[in-house]
Amino acid sequence: MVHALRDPDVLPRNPLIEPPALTSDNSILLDFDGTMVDLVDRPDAVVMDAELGRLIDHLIEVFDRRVAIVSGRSVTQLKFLLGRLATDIALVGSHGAEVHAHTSAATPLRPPELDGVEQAIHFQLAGMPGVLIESKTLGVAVHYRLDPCSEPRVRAVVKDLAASSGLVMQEGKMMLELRTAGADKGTGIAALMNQPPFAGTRPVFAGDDVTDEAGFAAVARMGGHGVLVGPERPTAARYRLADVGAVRQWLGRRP
Ligand SMILES: O=P(O)(O)OC[C@H]1O[C@H](O[C@H]2O[C@H](CO)[C@@H](O)[C@H](O)[C@H]2O)[C@H](O)[C@@H](O)[C@@H]1O
Repeated sequence: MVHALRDPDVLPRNPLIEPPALTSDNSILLDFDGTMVDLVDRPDAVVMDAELGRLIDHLIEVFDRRVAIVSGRSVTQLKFLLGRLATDIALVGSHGAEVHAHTSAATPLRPPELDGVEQAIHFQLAGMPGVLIESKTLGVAVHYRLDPCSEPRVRAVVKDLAASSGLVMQEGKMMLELRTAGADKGTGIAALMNQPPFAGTRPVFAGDDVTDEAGFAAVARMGGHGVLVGPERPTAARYRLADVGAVRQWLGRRP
């Protein structure tokens, strides 16, 4: 008989149940797109609504600034989206490569090959109006949500460029990205959790995408837990919420 060995962090636990209420020793780590705001057709069409602004203000106050956005977006993009709120929360951007805590900020250098890769993507995917190319601090993302049929072509181009450049191909929702290697949301969260005022608290991380799995595993190792947002799937998260509305409701409850 063959026994399959699997890391317990990634075993699916079915059915995933709703997360318990937050407690005063938690740090609150939140993915952005698909978790705090609904997904929309274009990355640049996302806006912060007033309800989300009030919710983040509430979390900052209740958890004494132990609140972070942990996103595939760059810190520059997050600052633009969050406006004044960005000064009072920590930002882990670029899939964990950038860690901007309250008293320190680390952004690695942009890989020199990225400019050439971005040019090649524009050239090879020219004439595909449903394909959007998003230029980021440490990566370039190619979105096909407006034209899902273009996925095979996008995948082939991005895969080839990953092989020739040494950049990492990051899967996303209706998106493929070429990004700098060496970090993920797990390493980003681990670096953040060493910083004041996060150190010594129990992290709770909510996210919806495959890039969030490394974050779920990381918070579990630190005595916290992950909350998957969306339909069930094999995951390192311990709990699940159905959608952005359910996340906002859960976060809005007082600990
Ligand atoms: O880690 P996240 O905060 O979830 O960021 C992941 C990516 O989010 C954005 O793309 C996604 O949202 C877009 C807007 O709703 C949507 O059009 C796209 O299909 C999604 O993949 C963002 O544009 C990426 O840079 C992030 O990596």
